[in-house]
Amino acid sequence: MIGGGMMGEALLSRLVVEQVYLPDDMVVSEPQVKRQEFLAQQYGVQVTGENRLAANAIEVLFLAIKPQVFEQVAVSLSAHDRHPATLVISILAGTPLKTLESAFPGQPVIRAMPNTPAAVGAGITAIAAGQHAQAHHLELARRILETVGEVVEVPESMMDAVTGLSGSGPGYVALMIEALADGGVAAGLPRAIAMKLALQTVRGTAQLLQEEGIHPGELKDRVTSPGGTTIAGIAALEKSGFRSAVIEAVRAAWMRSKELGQKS
Ligand SMILES: NC(=O)C1=CN([C@@H]2O[C@H](COP(=O)(O)OP(=O)(O)OC[C@H]3O[C@@H](n4cnc5c(N)ncnc54)[C@H](OP(=O)(O)O)[C@@H]3O)[C@@H](O)[C@H]2O)C=CC1
Ligand SMILES: O=C(O)[C@@H]1CCC=N1
Repeated sequence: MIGGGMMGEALLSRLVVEQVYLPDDMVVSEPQVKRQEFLAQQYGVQVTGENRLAANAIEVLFLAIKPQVFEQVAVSLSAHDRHPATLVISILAGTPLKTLESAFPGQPVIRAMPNTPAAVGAGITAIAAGQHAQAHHLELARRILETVGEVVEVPESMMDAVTGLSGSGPGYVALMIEALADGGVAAGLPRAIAMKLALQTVRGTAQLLQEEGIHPGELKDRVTSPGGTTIAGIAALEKSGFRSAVIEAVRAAWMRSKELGQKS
């Protein structure tokens, strides 16, 4: 694994728990010594500050660095460190398969977009296969990424949209939860109770929609008693352009993902 930051650690921790790889069989390359020490101590993985050492003779090269340092990292892996059979899995936002494939010519490459609930095994990851990836590579990528949640396969042309929705989505939902709790506090609730209510309301709503398979509009209709409280709240949300704000958030993140791709 190149890059042992937030997402890298989320995946590592789940790979250890699910025993897909033994900690000893994983090498993480990470520039900060303190971070290396933490990852080694916490998960028992091997650590290095040298990307080329991590990339030598391995089954999977997992890229979890920021898109902005991809070029520098690709250069740091000289051609003789790259094995043609090594599967490259990248979670870099906006970094297209063609950029990845030109850095790893002839190698099987999979572009993936996970999200932060990965850290607790409740994420969702979209994957798109490069031209040299075969069925067994996709199967291996699924086995790895299913440790952090669900996996869906999409055409690469959809990856920027996926990034705008589920990749960045936890940020929007976190904002919504914080705002719900703030609303509760404004209405006189203690902060801790407001947060507990906000969290379980979002979790329970998602679970209900998923388990019953109903349309969100139907659930909204169920909650809104005639002349009641919910319709008053919804009217206020509509007046403030809530739906439009959420749609625009996904669109802005989608555009940013495309922009990152044009720069690479
Ligand atoms: N955060 C998220 O929700 C999601 C992120 N992603 C993608 O995952 C990737 C990582 O994101 P995230 O984990 O949030 O970012 P982090 O900054 O937490 O992790 C990146 C890690 O890479 C390290 N790093 C920097 N330069 C190098 C280098 N030259 N060689 C090896 N390691 C290096 C960083 O070290 P240092 O801090 O010292 O620079 C850092 O520890 C990004 O490409 C992002 O687009 C995808 C889906 C969701
Ligand atoms: O904000 C970002 O760029 C990354 C990609 C998706 C979520 N976080």
